[in-house]
Amino acid sequence: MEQAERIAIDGPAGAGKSTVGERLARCLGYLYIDTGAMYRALTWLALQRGLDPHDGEALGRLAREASIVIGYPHIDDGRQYTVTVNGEDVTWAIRSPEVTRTVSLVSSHPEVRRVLIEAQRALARAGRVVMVGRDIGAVVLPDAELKIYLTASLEERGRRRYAELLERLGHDHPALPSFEEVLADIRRRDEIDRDNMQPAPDAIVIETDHLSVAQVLERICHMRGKR
Ligand SMILES: Nc1ncnc2c1ncn2[C@@H]1O[C@H](COP(=O)(O)OP(=O)(O)O)[C@@H](O)[C@H]1O
Ligand SMILES: Nc1ccn([C@@H]2O[C@H](COP(=O)(O)OP(=O)(O)O)[C@@H](O)[C@H]2O)c(=O)n1
Repeated sequence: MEQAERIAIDGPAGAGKSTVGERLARCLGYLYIDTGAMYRALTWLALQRGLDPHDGEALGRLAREASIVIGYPHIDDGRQYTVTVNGEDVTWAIRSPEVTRTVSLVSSHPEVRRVLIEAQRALARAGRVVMVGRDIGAVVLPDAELKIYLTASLEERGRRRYAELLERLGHDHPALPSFEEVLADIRRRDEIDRDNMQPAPDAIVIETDHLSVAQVLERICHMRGKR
C-alpha cells in the first residue's frame, strides 16, 4: 500500500506557497489545503458581524460556530478552490484589502488558532495532503513527512503580490493599491505573523528570489525523492 504523506509548506506572504502548493498537490493527486484561506474566511465573517478584531474570546467563539468549507473550485474564474462561510461563497471576498489588513490581528489570538488548528489537523487525517500556511510544519503537522519553508526578500514578495493584483484587477480598478501600499501591508503582516511563522527545525528552506515557480517545484520534487 502506498504510504500516506503530508507535505507542509510554510513561509511569509508572497513567498509562493499557494502557487507551488497547488501545483504540487495537483501533480501528485493530493488534497491541497490553504490554511490562510481559513483565517481569511473567519476574518471576513468577523467583519460582517462587526466584531472587534482585538476580542480573542468572541473570535474564538465565532470560529467554533462558523462553518468554513474549502472545496472543489466548480467555477472557472481563476480560483484554486471555493471557500464558503455558512454556505455563502466568499472565495474572492476574502482577498479584499479590508480582510487582508485585518487577518493577521484576528489570527494572532490563541482562542482562534486553537479552533482552526484542530480543524486543519482533522482535514489532514486523510493523509496525502499538501498543506500551506505559516505554522504547518512546526505546529499543525509536526510529524509531516516533508516540510518546506519558502522565502524571498520583502521587495520581491511585494513585486509578486502587486503583479498578481494588477493582473486580477486591471490598471484602472479603484481598489488597486499602489506598490508602496502592498509592500507596507506585507511588512506589517510579517511583523504580526512573526510569532507564528517560525520554520520547523527540520524544514528545508528554499530561497526563491532568483528561482522560477518551475525551479522551486523541481527542488521540492528532488528533496521528496531523496527521503
Ligand atoms: N518562485 C517564483 N518566482 C516568481 N513568481 C512567483 C514565484 N512563486 C510565486 N510567484 C508568484 O508570486 C505571486 C504570489 O505567490 P503566492 O503563491 O500567492 O504566495 P503566497 O501563497 O506565499 O502568499 C503569484 O502570482 C505567483 O505566481
Ligand atoms: N497557518 C496560518 C496561515 C495564515 N495565517 C494568517 O493568515 C494571514 C493570511 O494568510 P495567507 O496565506 O492567505 O496570506 P498570503 O500569504 O497569501 O498573503 C497571514 O498573514 C497570517 O496572519 C496564520 O496565522 N497561520
